[in-house]
Amino acid sequence: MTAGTPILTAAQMRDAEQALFDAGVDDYGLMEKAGAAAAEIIWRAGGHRDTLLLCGPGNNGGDGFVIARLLRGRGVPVRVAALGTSGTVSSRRALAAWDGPVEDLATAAPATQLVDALFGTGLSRGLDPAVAARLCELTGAASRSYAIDLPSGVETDSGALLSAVPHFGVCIALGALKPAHLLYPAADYVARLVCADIGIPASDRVHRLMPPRLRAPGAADHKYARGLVAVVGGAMTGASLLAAQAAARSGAGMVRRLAADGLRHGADAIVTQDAGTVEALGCSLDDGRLASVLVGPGLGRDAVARARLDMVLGCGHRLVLDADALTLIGIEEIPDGAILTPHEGEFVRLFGDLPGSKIDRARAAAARSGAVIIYKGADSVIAAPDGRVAVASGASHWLSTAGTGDVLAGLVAGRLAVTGDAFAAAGEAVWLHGDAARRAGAAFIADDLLATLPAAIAARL
Ligand SMILES: NC(=O)C1=CN([C@@H]2O[C@H](COP(=O)(O)OP(=O)(O)OC[C@H]3O[C@@H](n4cnc5c(N)ncnc54)[C@H](OP(=O)(O)O)[C@@H]3O)[C@@H](O)[C@H]2O)[C@@H](O)CC1
Ligand SMILES: [K+]
Repeated sequence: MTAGTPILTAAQMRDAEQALFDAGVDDYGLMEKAGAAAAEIIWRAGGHRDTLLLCGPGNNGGDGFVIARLLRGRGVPVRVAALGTSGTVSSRRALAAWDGPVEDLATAAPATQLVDALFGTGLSRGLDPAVAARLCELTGAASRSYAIDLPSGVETDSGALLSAVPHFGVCIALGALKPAHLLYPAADYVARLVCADIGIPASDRVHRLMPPRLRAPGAADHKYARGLVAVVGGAMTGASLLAAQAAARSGAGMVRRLAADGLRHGADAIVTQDAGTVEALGCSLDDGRLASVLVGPGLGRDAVARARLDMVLGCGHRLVLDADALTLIGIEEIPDGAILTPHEGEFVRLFGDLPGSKIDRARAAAARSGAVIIYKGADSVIAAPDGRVAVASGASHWLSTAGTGDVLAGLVAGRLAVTGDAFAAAGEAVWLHGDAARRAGAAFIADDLLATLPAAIAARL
């Protein structure tokens, strides 16, 4: 999987910053660099629009004073309103370099552009209600709004809202993304996210999910070489059918639905095998050409479903476990290298109420189970047992409809059959699912995603 923009927690940002200072980088120089990067973005988008900067007591406020000075230097009508007294060496220096007046936040008049530099990664609690109300009022009154590093009031590492937060047009992340830029609810409060490079060295163990690069079949490819997928059917036919059809459109060469009902449905390209008994299922799975097996969609939760799941768990193929399989299984039973696709409820049932952010929880679950975890939601977190994490955010909220999870599970199994790499396959599937939804527009049903998937794949070749 191509590594995207790194995501760092507040503590990791501080460590990265300290490493730079230890290497001789000047403390205030870094603030000037951050402020210059942000001022450039605001200037390019807004030109000479009158601008109000809100500056807090820490280094986020210091960035704000730098931005104010640089915008004014370009002839922008700038006013500054401060909260509290600048408390860090760098922010005091930035304030001293600002040669204009400083208004009181409580009484400052609105402007066409609003820049929030009240708090960033140092926020330790919710804003005072009167301050939060002022921030919302002034941001609501502006036609363009920018949050510097983070919207003031969101918790950096979890994406929780600690106080009332207005909706911002743009958030300018400094140095790296933070979890709150991608995790909900905070992610809902920023329309556009820009990351300014200020030379922060960062590991790419945790990063934003990037658009995948997919390979088109070559002249020597045949259906087995491209990947044979088995989708295990169960009590409810529709779910495994949707999954099988998604797998068939994932780029894999062939899909078999191992049906519990013996019925042939759906696309003719999908081979339906009668696997109604556990023995018959075992025979179908006894095929060395299988490159992945999906179990869970429509499986059911009774003793028959459990027996079918047991047969799959012992089959030795690469597995994708979804839906009912996640309800039936215990952590100790999860085979190493499998892919699990839990939504919130399934995740908590399986792994318990783990501490930390969604990223922390997904990573802990992957390490504990030895599986790749796709922790689904409006923000999907993909975690591998070795600590790599990719975060996908901003998918269509119309995906919250029946059957879209089955489509994702089929896509995951299909991409796993194609690549053989669980972490890469999970990322590719989440990306393609999100893009298929975007192409499907509004009020779609899960079946509609099947039609938009080929275009989503074509866009990544
Ligand atoms: N790291 C980097 O690489 C770089 C970082 N840079 C910038 O620095 C920012 C981080 O700066 P920072 O650490 O000074 O924290 P910041 O968010 O300004 O606030 C801390 C101050 O607010 C206070 N406080 C907290 N919550 C409060 C509340 N609810 N209500 C009232 N007060 C509250 C808190 O005091 P406390 O009471 O918690 O002791 C403290 O005084 C970062 O987001 C980025 O913009 C760039 O310049 C360069 C590269
Ligand atoms: K801010």
